[in-house]
Amino acid sequence: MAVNHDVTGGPAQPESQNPGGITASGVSRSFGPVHAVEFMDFHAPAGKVTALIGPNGAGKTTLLLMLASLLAPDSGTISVGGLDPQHHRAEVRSRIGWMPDTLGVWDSLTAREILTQIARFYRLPVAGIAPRVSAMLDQVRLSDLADQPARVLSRGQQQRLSLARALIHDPSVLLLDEPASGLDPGSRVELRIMLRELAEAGKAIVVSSHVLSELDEIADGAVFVNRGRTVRQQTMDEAAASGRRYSISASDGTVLAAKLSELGLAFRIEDGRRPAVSLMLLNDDDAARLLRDLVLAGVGVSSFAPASGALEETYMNLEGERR
Ligand SMILES: Nc1ncnc2c1ncn2[C@@H]1O[C@H](COP(=O)(O)OP(=O)(O)OP(=O)(O)O)[C@@H](O)[C@H]1O
Repeated sequence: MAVNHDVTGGPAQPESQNPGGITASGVSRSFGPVHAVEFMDFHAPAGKVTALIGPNGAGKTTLLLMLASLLAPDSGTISVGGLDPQHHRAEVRSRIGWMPDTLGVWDSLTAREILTQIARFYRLPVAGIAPRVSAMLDQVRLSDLADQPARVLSRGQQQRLSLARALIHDPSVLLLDEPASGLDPGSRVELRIMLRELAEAGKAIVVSSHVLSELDEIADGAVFVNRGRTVRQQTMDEAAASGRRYSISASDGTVLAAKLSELGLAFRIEDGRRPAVSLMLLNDDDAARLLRDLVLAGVGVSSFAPASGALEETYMNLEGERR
């Protein structure tokens, strides 16, 4: 029986008790001499957003392709809601929505025709296809462009079409490779809201992205990978518990540094557009206390703010450990 490595907290659950999620155990895949993925473990539970994080070439896309049953692993096991994609390919594909990092549309077809074609591939009931396609176009705000050839869509609009394509058959698992790339800030916020709603509706959502601040806002847990291996799995609560880096600047940097030293706090001086120091603080209460102490001591604090999100902090620490 496959055992989950639950990144959202709580004890690992046998797959049979958490049937909607997706799990990879000890998965490997090479391309000739390149070991793209080596003994990777991964779990994304139902009802949660799981971030897949790692530097360029870490093996994220290769893992996602295997999870989506588009690439066979050389070894290891994958389970989508208890089913092995290699043995139950059609059923697993019907449960998975896949949004690749580039759309790859049929340029001459319209957005409506593309979604209709995909709905047919998934064998949705014929009578329900037209209303489903219209609803999806509406959800991703493409109704106005629905009957234009896909080649006229901008990169951000193509991303939204790609998301609609991934969702057309109402999958229980959604795999998204860099979904926010090319989206303007407003569309990014909409995407975040949509992904949270989909998770709350019970879907297992996996998001691979380099924009960690964005993942901070939507993820419940994160799996960090590097050089084809899983290097850490943690919940957002665990990530937050390890503290956060704050950046502080003051009208007189020397006075600020002297006060921090007097308080016994370790800090580092940051190179930037304006002089600042940064230091690790455990939680918001510690931050509020320090700000009050600095102001009461007469330090002219001009800015005091988190310098990085929880995931970025973990990522940078992992980078540091590697060096
Ligand atoms: N089809 C392929 N043939 C040969 N090598 C490949 C192939 N696909 C991936 N690789 C190699 O496998 C490694 C992992 O690639 P992968 O695309 O999975 O990384 P990634 O984490 O998604 O990177 P990025 O963040 O840059 O998108 C890289 O060294 C890549 O060059």
